[in-house]
Amino acid sequence: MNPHSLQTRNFKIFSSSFPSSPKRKKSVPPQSPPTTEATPSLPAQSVNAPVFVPKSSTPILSAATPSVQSVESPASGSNLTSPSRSNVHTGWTNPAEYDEGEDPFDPFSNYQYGNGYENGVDSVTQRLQTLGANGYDDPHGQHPFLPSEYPSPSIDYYQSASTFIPQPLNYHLYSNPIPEAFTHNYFISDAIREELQKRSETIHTAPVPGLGLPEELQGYHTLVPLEATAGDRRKLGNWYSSVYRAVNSTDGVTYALRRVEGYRLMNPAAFGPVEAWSRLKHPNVVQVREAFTSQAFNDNSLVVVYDYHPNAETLFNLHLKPKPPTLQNGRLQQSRDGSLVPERTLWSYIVQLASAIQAIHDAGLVVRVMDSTKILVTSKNRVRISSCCLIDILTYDARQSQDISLMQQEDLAYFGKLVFELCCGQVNAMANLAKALQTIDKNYSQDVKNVAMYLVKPSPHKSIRQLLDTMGSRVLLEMRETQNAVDRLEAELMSELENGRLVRLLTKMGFINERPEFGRSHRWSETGDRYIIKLFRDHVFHQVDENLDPVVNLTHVLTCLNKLDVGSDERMMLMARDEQSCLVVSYKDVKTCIESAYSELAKKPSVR
Ligand SMILES: Nc1ncnc2c1ncn2[C@@H]1O[C@H](COP(=O)(O)OP(=O)(O)OP(=O)(O)O)[C@@H](O)[C@H]1O
Repeated sequence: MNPHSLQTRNFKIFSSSFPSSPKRKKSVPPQSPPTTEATPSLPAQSVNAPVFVPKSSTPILSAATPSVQSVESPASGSNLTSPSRSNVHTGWTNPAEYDEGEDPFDPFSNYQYGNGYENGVDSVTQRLQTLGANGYDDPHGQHPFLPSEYPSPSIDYYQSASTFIPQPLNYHLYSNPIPEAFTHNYFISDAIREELQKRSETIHTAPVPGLGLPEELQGYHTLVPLEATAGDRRKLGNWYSSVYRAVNSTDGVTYALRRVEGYRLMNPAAFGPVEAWSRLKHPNVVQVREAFTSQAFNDNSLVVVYDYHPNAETLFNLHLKPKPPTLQNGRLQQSRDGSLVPERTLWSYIVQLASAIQAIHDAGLVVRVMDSTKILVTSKNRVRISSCCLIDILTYDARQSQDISLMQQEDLAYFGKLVFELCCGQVNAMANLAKALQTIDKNYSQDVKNVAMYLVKPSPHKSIRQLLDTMGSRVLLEMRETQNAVDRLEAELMSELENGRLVRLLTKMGFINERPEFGRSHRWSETGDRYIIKLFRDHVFHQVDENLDPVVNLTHVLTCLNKLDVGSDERMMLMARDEQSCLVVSYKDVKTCIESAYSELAKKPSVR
């Protein structure tokens, strides 16, 4: 070290007479190759060095990540249909079931949805009375557009893809171990980070090879099915439909594409509602983006594009899918205990869905898919109505003769049916209305019962606005919760914001430190002011304790970096590696050194 070059910058220099005893607490940075001599730069041949492939990453991973067992496989993010669903809707008969003998391209040949409405209010009242008694037109309460039974796929397509085995990810690796006291102050909470990581992982999961999906579909690529494509499949009305996620080539964003097979566009005006739906923006409606027809699947398909919400679950999967029977008193029994939706959560769903329906009705539109399998749940109780617009396109011709207000009434009836189902924890709860009411009486407040009854009771004058008016206090509560959630997220964001600053700082230091190729320049040598940056790096990261063990203290690192970032006047003592001298400098001095070194470096044409 050349003290003179440092003196010119007004730093205090102490010729040290400290004994270099290992007992001393102050930093004794580990040895590193001397850099006073100009070290030759990276040899050219090392550029072509073979890529390092660890022999076996498994033992290392498992050693470092003992909790990895509990982490769900990323493949689960694709929302596969569970085979157990096949039991759920058996017995549902779909009035609009597609018949083998009929023209497959005549979607309305068997379509029943509008029946009973042509004669006006009387027929509606009659229909709603039927609905009040047993759910829907058919004895099992089947939604006219929803499939009659759930598939029991013979093979789980992810299991069958032996080539696709994602590595388990330790979501906490980067900050492991975090000192207890700092976990919550300096880092986004583990729960949120894990959730966001999982979403990101799902978005980036590679598609399973060999599914025969188109490489490109009207500007979308990398199609990945979100449900099983093999085995029995349920129908949506008269059609088979499937959902994929795919990346848009123009904006690089991932979207959900719902494809309806065997659809032939008879009238281009059928796409009219798409514009109205894409204008509707509501936090509880899955945003409709566009719709088109395509022959890329080797048939005539209708494709409607929606926003994609990674790892979304359906309300059905979360609350209504029957759990496997458990052994009770020596007998296998279907247990419903514990699966009931808590009242607070139920109100949150009701308020969110009511708000969505109100926005839809106010825009002159109709939901038409108010069903537990078409309502997505993300994060904590956030619900969104999905598949909007689809039925409007599919039933365009039939819709011309239907009264929109009657269809909006029907939305409310389906909403009521959904509330009953959630309260009772089973689909078709309204098939036995008396029993369903008993269950509500037992488990929920009178207010819940009133709302459910209001929705299913036939009345041509009821409206979603009226319902929201009667639930004022619940809406306020939901609003309060939402604002609390926003505050919590903002606080989390603040902590990451600070970390972003520190990452930028660390990046700059990483660019500057250890540049032997510039060793001959006096500004970059051991004698230049870059030396201070190097000593500061040692001070922050390379301290050792009295036993010469590395001090791994995140608190110390964060404190130093924060002081550096603000350019604090506080002074610190930096020790040379040979312990023969030390410098007293302020954080501000170090910051100035870093800024000037970085700007000089950034000017070099080879550094970008
Ligand atoms: N916009 C979306 N974003 C993310 N995931 C979605 C989106 N739309 C649908 N999904 C997922 O795709 C999967 C299949 O959707 P679909 O509507 O077919 O549900 P389903 O429960 O399989 O009903 P069905 O059996 O009637 O097809 C569901 O698990 C759902 O979570």
